[in-house]
Amino acid sequence: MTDPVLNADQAELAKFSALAHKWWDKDSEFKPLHDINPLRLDFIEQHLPLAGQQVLDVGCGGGILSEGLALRGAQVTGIDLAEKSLKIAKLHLLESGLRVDYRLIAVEALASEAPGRFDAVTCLEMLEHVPSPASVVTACAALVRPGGWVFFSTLNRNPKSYLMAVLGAEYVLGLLPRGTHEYARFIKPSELARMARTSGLETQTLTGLHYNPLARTYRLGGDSDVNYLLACRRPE
Ligand SMILES: C[S@@+](CC[C@H](N)C(=O)[O-])C[C@H]1O[C@@H](n2cnc3c(N)ncnc32)[C@H](O)[C@@H]1O
Repeated sequence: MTDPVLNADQAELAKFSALAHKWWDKDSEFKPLHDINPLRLDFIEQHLPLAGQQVLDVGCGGGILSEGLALRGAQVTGIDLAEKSLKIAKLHLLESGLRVDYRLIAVEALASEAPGRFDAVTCLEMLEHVPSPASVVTACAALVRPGGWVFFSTLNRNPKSYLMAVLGAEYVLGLLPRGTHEYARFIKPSELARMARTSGLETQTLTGLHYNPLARTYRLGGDSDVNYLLACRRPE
């Protein structure tokens, strides 16, 4: 179901649209994203204090990260191609009282419209859902100003990540619905770093994100065998 024109998989977008009403239910399939959000925001702020920064959130879904960025003082634009998720994201602003500019537009199209427009671009848990992650990385690199930051997070591709992220999270622990992730779309850190370099970004920090199923807590740091975040900078 890869879209021949857009760099999008319609089946993936339909999957997120079908769950859209649950984005802000912290006990739903989206619980892991709510739980890791403070850690992700802290990781971003270790590189760039968010207050007053123009930030683009690519694949924003219902706005979990976008609102977190806005709460820390950033001026946020959130983009996604799942219409229902964007509707929920906009509705939630009425509840939170925050300001985020949500738009239904492909990151590649926005890159032609507004190159160099953002101080930072976040693209978290999105690359493993698109046919061409390299195209998204290139667009993110084009959207950030010289000296600005681009943050990615995704899943590594190896037997351990298959066991933990697919079998463990989807089938044993039931943290995510079955079929959430397609193993073949997982991306090794070395592959993502190469895409970033090819797009003119300098890779700065790679860190793992770990789940402790007994304590039901997450922590940043350690190996990047399964979940990881990568901070990159566009040279001045
Ligand atoms: C796992 S969710 C992550 C949401 C958010 N980035 C976060 O980390 O909290 C993946 C998101 O990517 C979006 N997505 C998938 N393919 C996309 C595409 N081609 N362009 C933009 N967004 C896309 C989905 O609609 C969904 O909102």
